[in-house]
Amino acid sequence: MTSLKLPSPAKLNLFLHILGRRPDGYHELQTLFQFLDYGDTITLTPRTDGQIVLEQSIPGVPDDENLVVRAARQLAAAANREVPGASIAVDKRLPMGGGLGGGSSNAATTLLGLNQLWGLNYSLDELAELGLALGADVPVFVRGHSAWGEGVGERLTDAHPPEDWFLVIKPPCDISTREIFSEQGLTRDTPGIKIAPAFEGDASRYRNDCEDVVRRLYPEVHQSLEWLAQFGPARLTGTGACIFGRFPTESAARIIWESKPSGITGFVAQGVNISPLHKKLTELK
Ligand SMILES: C[C@](O)(CO)[C@H](O)COP(=O)(O)OP(=O)(O)OC[C@H]1O[C@@H](n2ccc(N)nc2=O)[C@H](O)[C@@H]1O
Ligand SMILES: Nc1ncnc2c1ncn2[C@@H]1O[C@H](COP(=O)(O)OP(=O)(O)OP(=O)(O)O)[C@@H](O)[C@H]1O
Repeated sequence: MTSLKLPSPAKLNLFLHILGRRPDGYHELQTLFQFLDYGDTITLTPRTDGQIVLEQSIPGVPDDENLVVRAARQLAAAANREVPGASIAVDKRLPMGGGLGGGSSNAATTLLGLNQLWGLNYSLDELAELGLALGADVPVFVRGHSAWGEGVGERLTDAHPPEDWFLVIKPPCDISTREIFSEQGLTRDTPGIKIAPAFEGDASRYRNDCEDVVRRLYPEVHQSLEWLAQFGPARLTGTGACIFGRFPTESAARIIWESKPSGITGFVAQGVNISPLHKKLTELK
């Protein structure tokens, strides 16, 4: 059987409101997820010995903790029959600890790809439920449609924000999601908003509640936000470190990108409402 080469896109949180904290410590959120036409690539090759083999480790992440390995093992355990195993190669472009959901996206791509390669026929609902145990952001990547997220991000309602272009900047720091959600000064009492069927695109109505804490703890993020804000509203995605500005065209985003001070890294990509992973899987059918 041949290999399956699949995209593993980034997501942005176009806004992120924190409504409260649950007894288990997790935070109740309202967020708007949109995918980017930019990300990692994962190649899955079936084996015959039942093993899950990661072809190349990610520096700093033990293979047993790598979300692609954990996703593959979880799916193998859920299948109530022997599976052929797989070799998995991850071509990583997304920064880790960036708020772009790279690890969660890698897990989702692995779940959907192996579901197909191993002929398991699990539904997206079943895979989203399996994925939630791996990370709060996995279900939206499994479902593959831009969405309002509620709860810890697992209650999803399809959304249709404009497919604008984004300039994404990665300030020179890595931020742990756990660290930000543990911060005393984090805003945790934003009133819930009514989920609108269409996103009006009025950025001033929405914000990222992690931003004040992240600006205070990471001056690199503060400085990058100040730079990008000269050209329009600039916002943090997830718990950072990446920030983004929205532009109506690719060329508008690229003009700003070309004027960036030296030392700033990032990329320009289009926001898309159907995940590139799902587009590719549809093409392969
Ligand atoms: C910030 C977001 O990226 C927004 O999309 C996600 O909510 C984070 O999702 P994630 O990276 O998949 O996070 P997880 O791996 O599930 O959680 C990492 C840690 O962040 C904290 N955490 C996470 C999500 C949440 N709603 N409340 C939390 O308090 C928990 O301490 C958890 O142990
Ligand atoms: N395949 C993987 N790719 C990236 N990170 C992984 C992977 N497997 C495990 N991890 C671990 O998960 C952590 C979070 O990675 P991820 O790229 O999802 O961060 P993030 O972009 O901040 O995500 P989020 O927006 O969900 O908070 C990493 O710091 C790393 O230790």
